[in-house]
Parts: sequence; C-alpha cells; structure tokens
Amino acid sequence: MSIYDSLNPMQRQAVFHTEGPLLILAGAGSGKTRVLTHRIAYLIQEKEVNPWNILAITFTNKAAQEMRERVDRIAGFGSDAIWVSTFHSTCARILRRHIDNLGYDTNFTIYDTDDQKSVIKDVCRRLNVDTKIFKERALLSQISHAKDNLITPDQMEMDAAGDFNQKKTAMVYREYQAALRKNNALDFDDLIVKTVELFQNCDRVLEYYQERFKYIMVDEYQDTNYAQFKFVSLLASRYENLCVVGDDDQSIYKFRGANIENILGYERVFPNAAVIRLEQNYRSTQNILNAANHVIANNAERKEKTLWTENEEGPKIHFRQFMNGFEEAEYIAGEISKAHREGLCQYRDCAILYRTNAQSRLFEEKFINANIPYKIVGGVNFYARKEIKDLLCYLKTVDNARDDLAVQRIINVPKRGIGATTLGRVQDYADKMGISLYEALRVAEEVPSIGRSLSKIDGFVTFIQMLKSKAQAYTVEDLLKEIIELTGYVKELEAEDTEEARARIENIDELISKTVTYQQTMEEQDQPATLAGFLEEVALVADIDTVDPEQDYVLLMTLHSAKGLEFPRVFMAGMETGIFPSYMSINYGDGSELEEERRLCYVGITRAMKELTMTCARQRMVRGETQYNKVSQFVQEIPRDLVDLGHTIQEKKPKMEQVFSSDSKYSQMKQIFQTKAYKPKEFKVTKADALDYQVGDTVRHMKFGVGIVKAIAEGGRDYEVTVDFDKVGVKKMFASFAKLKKI
Ligand SMILES: Nc1ncnc2c1ncn2[C@@H]1O[C@H](COP(=O)(O)OP(=O)(O)OP(=O)(O)O)[C@@H](O)[C@H]1O
Ligand SMILES: [Mg+2]
Repeated sequence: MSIYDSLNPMQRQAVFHTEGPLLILAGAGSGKTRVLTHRIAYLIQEKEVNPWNILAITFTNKAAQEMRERVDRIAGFGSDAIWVSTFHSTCARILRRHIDNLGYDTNFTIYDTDDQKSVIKDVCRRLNVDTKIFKERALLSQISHAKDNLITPDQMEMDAAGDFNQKKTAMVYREYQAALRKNNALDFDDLIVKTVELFQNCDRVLEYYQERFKYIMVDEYQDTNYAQFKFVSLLASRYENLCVVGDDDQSIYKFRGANIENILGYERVFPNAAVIRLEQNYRSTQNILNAANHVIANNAERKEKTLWTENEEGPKIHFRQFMNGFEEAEYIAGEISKAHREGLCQYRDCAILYRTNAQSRLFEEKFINANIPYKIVGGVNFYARKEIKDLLCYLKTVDNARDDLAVQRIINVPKRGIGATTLGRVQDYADKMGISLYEALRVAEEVPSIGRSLSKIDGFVTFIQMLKSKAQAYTVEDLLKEIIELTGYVKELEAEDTEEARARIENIDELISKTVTYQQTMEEQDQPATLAGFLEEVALVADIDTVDPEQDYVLLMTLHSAKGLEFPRVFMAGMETGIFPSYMSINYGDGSELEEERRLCYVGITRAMKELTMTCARQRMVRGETQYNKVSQFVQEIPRDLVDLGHTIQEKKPKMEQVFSSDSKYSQMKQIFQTKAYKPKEFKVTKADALDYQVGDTVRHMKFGVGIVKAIAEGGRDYEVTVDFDKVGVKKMFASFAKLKKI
C-alpha cells in the first residue's frame, strides 16, 4: 500500500498533476493542505525532483513546521533542503543574500509595529504634519496598503492629483521609506516589496531563483495580496509549475490587503491552468458541516460549492446565552473541566475562538481559578515586551549599528546620563552629515557644544565596540549572557524584587533558551548560527508559532488566528451582534464587510471536528461601556434543528449582585431572559431614559466636539443618532455610548 492510497481520487489527481499551473479550489477540511504535503512527497519520491527545487509557502511558521514534519513522516527522509516557509520568511532569506543589489546592507534589520510607530512619529515631526489630523496609525495603514499593492510614494503622489490629504500621505510615505533606508531597515511589507523590486531589477537574481524553485506551492492562496501574487508569478513565470490551493469562502484578510481576485482570476493569468475541486470534508461531523454550509450560503459574492462528509452526524451545535461575559466564561471553563475530568478530552483538544483579543481576559481569569492550563495566542507578543526588546536592541546594535532606533532605545539602558538635549544634538549632526546616529556618536567630539557629555558617550561607544569584537567569536547565547552581565540588567531587576521584576527575569531566561534552541536547530541543519540569523528568526515569529503541540493546554485565540487549524472541541464565544459581526461591519460600508465577517464565521465553525459550542452574553463591557447585545445573526442562520439550546438561562444560578447595582433592573432582565433565550425580544434598557435632544439641536460630544443632530433612528437596542460635527463631519453613533450633551 502506498501513501497515496489514503487519498480520494480527486486528491490523488491533484497530487499527480505536477507539471504546469494548478488551482485547487475547495472548501474547509477537504484536504487541501494534506494534498500539498503528499504532493511534495510525491515530487521527491516518484518524480525524483531534488528537494532543493521545491518551495512551499504557508500562512504561518507553525504551518510550515507542521508541513515539514508531515513530509518527513510520509517520505521518510530529511526534508531540510525544501524551503517551506511563509512569504515573509522566504523573502527575508532571499534578501539576506541579494539586497545589496538594491543598495541596502545584507544585515538589514526588520522593524516591528512599535519600531514603525517611532519612525512615523519622527517623520511627522520633521515634516510638521499634524498628527491630530493625520493619525499615525492611519498613515501607517495607508502606507501598508500601498505596499500591498506595490504602489510607490511617487505613484501615490501622482494618483493623489489634487487631493491634499493624499498628497500629504504620499509625502510622509516617501520620508518614511527614506528613514528606513537610512537605518538599513525594512518593515514587514517591505520584505515582499523589495523582493519583487529585486526580481524586477536584477535578471540574474530572478533567473537564479526561477531555476532553483522549479516547483512552487502556495497554501491559503485566497489571502494573498497583489505584492505576494507578483512575487510568485515572477518566480513561476519560467516553468509555470505553480500549484495554489485555497477557498474563496475563507478569505478573511481583505482588511489587510488580501485580494480575492488572485484566486478567482487565477485561470485568467494562467490560461492553461488545471482546476481541481475537492468536495469531501474529512474534518467535521455532519452537523457541524451542515451548520457551516448554511451560514456561508447567505453570502451573495461567492462561487457555489458542495461540501459533504461521510463522518458521523455527531452532537448538535450547542448554543448557550448568558447574562454577561463572566457567566459565559464560567460556563466554558466548567464544560472543559468536566469533559477533562471525565476523560472525554485533553486540554489541547479544546480551543476558544473569539472576534477580538480583548475578549480573552475574562477567560483567563476563570481558567486561573478553575486551574485549567491555557495559552493565549496573539496577546502581548513575547518579543514586544520591554525587557526582551531592550536586550534584542543590544543585539541589533551589535549586529547593525546603523539601526538608529535600536541605538536610541539602549543608549540609556542602564542609565548613562546622556540627556535628550545631547542626543538631539548628535542626531542633528548625524542628519546634517547624512550618517547614522551610531556613527555620529563615534565622532561625538565633532558635534557642536557637546561639552561634558562626551565622556559618557565615549563610554557607550567603547562598550558597543567591545561587544562587536566579542561577537565575532561568541555564540549568540554567550553574547546575550555577556550583555546581561555587563549591563547589570538582571541584577537591577533582582534588586527591585517585585512580582513584575521576577516575571521579567523569567522572560529573559526564556530568551536565553531561545538562543540555545536556535543554535541547536542550525547545527541540525548544518547551517551557521549567526547573530543576524537569530535576529531574523525572532523578527519573523508570529505568536501562533510559539505554541508547543506537546504541551497540554487549552488554546485561546481570535478567529483570524485559527485559520487552517483544527480541534476536536471548539467554543465560539461572544456570538453577539455588534461583536460578531462587528459593529463596524453592520453599520458602515456596503455589505461586503458583513460578508467578510460571515466568512470568518465559516472559518470558525469549520475548525471544529467533533463538537461545537456557540455562546453569547446579553450584557457585555466593551471599552468600559456596558452594551446590551442581541444574538448574532450568524447563530440565527443555522437551522434550528441543528441546534441544541440546552437549559435556558434561568437554570444557572444567577450571580447578578456582582454585576448589577440595581435590583429592579436585574429582575427585569431576568424575566426577559427567561421567556426567550434563543431569539430574544428587543432589549430596551438603554431606551428607558429618553433623549434630551432632537433633530436640529446643537450637541457636544466629548471627543468630536460640537455638531448638529441630523437624524435619530430606532435601532434595535438603542437610538442611533447621526450628527454632523464641525470638525470631523458626519458620524453615526449609539445614543447611550455617545453621551451627547445638548447645548
Ligand atoms: N483522504 C483523506 N482521508 C482521511 N483523512 C483526510 C483525507 N483528506 C484529508 N483528511 C484529514 O482531514 C482534515 C482536514 O484536512 P486539511 O487540513 O488538509 O484540510 P484543508 O482543506 O487544508 O482545510 P482548511 O480549509 O481548513 O485549511 C485533516 O485532519 C486531514 O488529515
Ligand atoms: Mg488547510
């Protein structure tokens, strides 16, 4: 029996179709990823393709690691030579070797969001851009969007024509790029953009990689953006052995520039493409699959697909509604504890999925109380913590002293008494001479009116130079330990002797462990373990990558992070209108946002293998405001006969005292809940207090200032007020949140 016998005929066809462009378009859990791994094995085993000639692109590093392991298992040999990695890692690797063709040093730094924010702040200050009008985050997102579409600052400026705001953004974009270049740094989007630029400018390099990667595969293709599409199509343009797999119903990154056209228009770009559809789902029970199919059928913009399964019917979808988020979390913690106690599952079989990261906190609290091991994916990223960033910035400075941001971060860590004024003078000098901050520090005696600070600066420079010379001979681990020792970083924390300081020390220990595993991995792969390599790996790890499959814990993550994964038991929490679908998607835009939310719901449902529970709360605190939410329309789109409504809310022992101050309100709510738990009547607590303004009145809003009320509409749970503000224009808002004051 061969490994390919475990595939169905369509899957096998996809595996055996190795030459020429191939599109596998299929629904969730139909084995797309499985086909890719078998295809790699087949290419190597049967077609005798050199592993070196294969490039497989996955959505996360974790998926890459899993794919590599699976190929190892089915093919039974080292898969080290295959490049299995994300777009970003792939491009970073290529740029490490060739970016000098574009005038950068190959030891460039990769900037994270924090770094980007510092740069944009500085750029806005220098250009006198008012960040009250041009918000830094908005600017960064516009720049990122431009990069996703390979739009340069020049193009943006041309497209702006007479649009003043757009012109200003283009100006910021240009300066931002110049600052990055000066620091010899790239942001995440640049990794793709610069690789495309490299391919377009250097035929020699492009030809090399075209020859190298004769077989290219891309998973989750529905979420690629234009720049990524350009990257693979350039690479594949010689041999056209490009196999992409995806599901248009799972396209959930439009807000980050993903372009669904890449998959829908694939046959147009590659007219001789073969298209294979997979229709059998192997992941989920019939009930779960049915629910998913019904929900997604409400989207107008989609290619019709059939997806069926031979799996058992399984239990119904559990739906539970609670008074508030505390009870919701308590219920889920209780269910998991019970199932675990009864030996029905391990913790790692369970995942809790929610729409926004903020929802994780309540679960965290309950899980700690209930003694359930858990891991939050995508909370505060380990590498974004202060102590980790400080130490990494030391390593970055030792590696690439052209990174001004890193130098700025550590110059007074520990305190060296180099003041802001002094630093400003050195920076001005650096700007004037067109050199990096560190170079300017090295020649600080030339900086005007530097005075007594010179000796302090010299001390810092000597320290870094000493580390630089040690770095030649040291492993990354030894270098890091040396930095910790000589800066007294941990000693200072020990002296602090607080809970927080101890947590920081633990994190630092974790970073040291990371250098050790890096060294080991590199040795296993027979590759040199360099400081630059370590920093690159660290810069590219998304948080999902730090999940250790060996550990037994419940995973908590956003629906977005759950893409491509599967779990026996899934809990989708916060199934409420205004949360999921999000408030923005319902109230703004043209309906395409709501369809994207629905696709996200489809992704969530189809993560479940055996059991799916959806929960929601009647009342929830969001950003300090209490919201009264209706059951998500997505829940209502699941046919009633597939849903188990369980015990209605009155059977839960209410613990409302903690939550409500007024008893009368509480009993009023309790009554409403008891009558209808599933499809509740409108809940009108907020409307009880009538509005004290009308259409035409002038009102004041805390943030937006003064405006005129244009319309007041009966929203389901609250009045929806439209106001034309003097400063920010027309805004639509819920009366209870807006807290408008008539003036
Ligand atoms: N022919 C098959 N026989 C048995 N199990 C299969 C078969 N094909 C796929 N599976 C199993 O079904 C599950 C889903 O497969 P896979 O993750 O490859 O689907 P997918 O199409 O990539 O899903 P998604 O769209 O969520 O990424 C996996 O557990 C996989 O091992
Ligand atoms: Mg998959």
